Amino acid sequence: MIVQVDNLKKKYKKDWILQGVQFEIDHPQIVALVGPNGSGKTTLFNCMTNLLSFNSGRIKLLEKDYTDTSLFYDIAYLQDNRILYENLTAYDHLKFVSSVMKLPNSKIIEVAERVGMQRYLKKRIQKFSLGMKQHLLLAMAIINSPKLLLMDEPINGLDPTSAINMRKILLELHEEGTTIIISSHNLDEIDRLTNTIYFMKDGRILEESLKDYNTKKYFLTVNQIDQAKAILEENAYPVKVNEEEQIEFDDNHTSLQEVISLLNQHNILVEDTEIIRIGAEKRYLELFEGTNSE
Ligand SMILES: Nc1ncnc2c1ncn2[C@@H]1O[C@H](COP(=O)(O)OP(=O)(O)OP(=O)(O)O)[C@@H](O)[C@H]1O
Repeated sequence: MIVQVDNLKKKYKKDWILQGVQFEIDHPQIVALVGPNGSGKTTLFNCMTNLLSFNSGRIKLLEKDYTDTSLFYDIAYLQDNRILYENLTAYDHLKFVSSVMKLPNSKIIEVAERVGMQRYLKKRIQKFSLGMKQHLLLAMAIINSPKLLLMDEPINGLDPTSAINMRKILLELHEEGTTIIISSHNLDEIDRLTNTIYFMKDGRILEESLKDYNTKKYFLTVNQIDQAKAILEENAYPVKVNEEEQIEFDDNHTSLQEVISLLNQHNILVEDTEIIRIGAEKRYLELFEGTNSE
């Protein structure tokens, strides 16, 4: 098991921020943590990395108790860029991390190349743009090839080129077997990164988020709608005809190819196929509409 969070509860004064967070990750994957401002995402990350105490519950990471100091080498946490020192250079930061991790200097150059920041390695942070800071944080987080990477809003405010670059690196890390838990409000970007989204609401991870929210809906325009409908019903396909006289179904149980070939076998022509992806944004609106963030 890579992550086990069991009934985690945390309160600040009288306010319960985490009210029984529960989830498990049993194979390397990218998991997105999504929720309105103040829903407790940063609090959860801080508890998982032992930066913050909690009231009750249990956390195990990589089969070890979360307080086990040996986890330090295998887990990285990309936090807010306020942790960077304005007067130091990117190289200084990476040098510090590599010394703590007992890594050779060659790792600094290697990771700088990987995130594309060789040109500004010797610049001070005060001259850095937001994108450059995020790249440095990423380099610091991945320099030791962590097995688990926690990322708190790493793509907020990035321009498209930096966001694409960040996405490319995260997908590469995932291919290499790193598990990534990433919080973000950028739902388009999340859709590009993963299908596994944990929606946080009222201090919990919603049960619904664990279900397959990520479906495609198909809308077929055919030349003989009544006949098409009859054939599909005869063959027990769960489809309906909508107000626009299109055949409508989702891809949970029905394959587009099967439907098209069945219709073709009966000489029905599919004139147009429209596909709508029910992505993170739609699911977010369904779950949070009417909810005020702070
Ligand atoms: N040190 C603290 N003392 C008291 N309340 C706090 C403290 N830190 C956070 N909170 C409160 O805990 C709640 C959760 O905050 P948290 O930063 O975990 O949310 P978040 O989901 O990460 O929000 P965002 O999307 O805005 O980053 C908020 O209501 C916040 O005001």
